[in-house]
Amino acid sequence: MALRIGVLADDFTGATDIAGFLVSAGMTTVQFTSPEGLPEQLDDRVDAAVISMKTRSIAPGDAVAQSLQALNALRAHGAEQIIFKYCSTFDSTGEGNIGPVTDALLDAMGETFTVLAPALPVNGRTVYQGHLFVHDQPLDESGMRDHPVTPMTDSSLVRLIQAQAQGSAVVIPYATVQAGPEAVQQALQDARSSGARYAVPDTLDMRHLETLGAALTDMPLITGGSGIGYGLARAVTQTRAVTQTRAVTQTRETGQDAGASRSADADWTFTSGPAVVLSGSSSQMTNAQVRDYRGRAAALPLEISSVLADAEGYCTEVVSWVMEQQSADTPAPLVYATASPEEVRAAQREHGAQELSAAIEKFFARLARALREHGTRRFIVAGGETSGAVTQGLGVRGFEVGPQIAPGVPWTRTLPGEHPQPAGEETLDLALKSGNFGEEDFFAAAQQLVSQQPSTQEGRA
Ligand SMILES: Nc1ncnc2c1ncn2[C@@H]1O[C@H](COP(=O)(O)OP(=O)(O)OP(=O)(O)O)[C@@H](O)[C@H]1O
Ligand SMILES: O=C(O)[C@@H](O)C(=O)CO
Repeated sequence: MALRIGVLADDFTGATDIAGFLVSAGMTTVQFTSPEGLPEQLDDRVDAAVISMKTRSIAPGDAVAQSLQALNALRAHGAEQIIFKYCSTFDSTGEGNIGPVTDALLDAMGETFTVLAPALPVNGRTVYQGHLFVHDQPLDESGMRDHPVTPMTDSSLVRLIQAQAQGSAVVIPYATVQAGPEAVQQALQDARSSGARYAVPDTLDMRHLETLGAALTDMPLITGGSGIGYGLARAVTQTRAVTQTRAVTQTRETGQDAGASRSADADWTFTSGPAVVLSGSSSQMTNAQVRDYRGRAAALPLEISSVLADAEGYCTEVVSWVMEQQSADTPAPLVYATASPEEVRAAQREHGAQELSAAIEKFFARLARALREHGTRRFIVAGGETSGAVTQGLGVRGFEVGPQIAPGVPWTRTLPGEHPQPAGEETLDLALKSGNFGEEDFFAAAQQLVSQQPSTQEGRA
């Protein structure tokens, strides 16, 4: 059977974010960490496949090439609709990559029109008059203006996309979205006829996402955040509620087949064993979360100079420190590069922004791999790029998606037997947190959820 929805996500936390929302809307969803990871045959019961990439801030040409590869893999499985998932805060540079990738996908699919729908109201991301807000602030006045890699200095989605893509954009205003799916479809039709290439729908609450989902069930390419994924999935599953219930039940019974995700939490089992928190995000919320967690657990700030001077030797030191702190009775230790905007700017001036980001990400990947080799089985990671580096460092091919810790952040479990372990078939549990997601106590909340449910497998011998 063909996939109903195929998603290509430009970072790893974004991918688990949308996978979690597709699952919560009733879709049986599989997630893979590369196009090659997709097996030739997917189980018939799978509705949606998500491919996580790390294309948000690489060179536009590379992002386009990798995205087209992911598109081909999803289309080879007959995906009826494609979602290009990017950040709910439209993270991109002046050159892209949202514009170039959207244009390349449109061209490859023989299409000339799509929507840009980053809104995720449950997490405070709304769009009004085509401007993106983060809670009560326009995007360019929010913490995103200080992002280390993709600082956002404009809130107008129309201007942002027109600066990095080939066509013009129009806003579908609030009143139209409020009026329902037919009104939206008419407005899309009008926008297309006027020669626009992108439509930016105002979106103030989760009901608007359901309206948009219902209006977009025939659009071959949709771009945006996990919210529009949720809206679309709801529109699809609501029309086949009975069949879907049966499919999800079967997936639970068969468990690991084809990496099918589970859609409910009651029978989710966590992998037991030592845990660690790795934070490479310097977002406002992650800064608050790190502050909160430092009061609860052992915490080690990374010495950037040691990361740059002797990553291998320093990694060995950090591994020893983590292992000394890990015990069944205490919260997982935290290792963090998280810093204030002023500290980040100063470090970037000294070492170069890209070099520094790459070195820190590489360090986290190395650290995660070494910790896994020494028995760590549960990783809580903050930051999309950081999560990409860690997941790739761990050699993970795909995930099952489990209970949500916070909107957009589910616990996930690696597919078994994918990352050779001394003891064979152990899985790893990963919580990949987008920079600005979760409440201040997120790191503790993630572990609290684990302690409330059953665990399997002992990690360290
Ligand atoms: N102290 C620091 N100084 C400079 N750069 C840093 C520092 N700490 C982390 N970084 C880099 O900043 C980038 C943060 O990006 P990341 O995607 O991990 O977090 P985020 O952008 O907050 O999360 P998300 O993309 O999920 O919103 C990474 O490349 C990381 O290596
Ligand atoms: O959409 C979001 O905000 C997140 O899934 C994300 O992509 C952050 O990296």
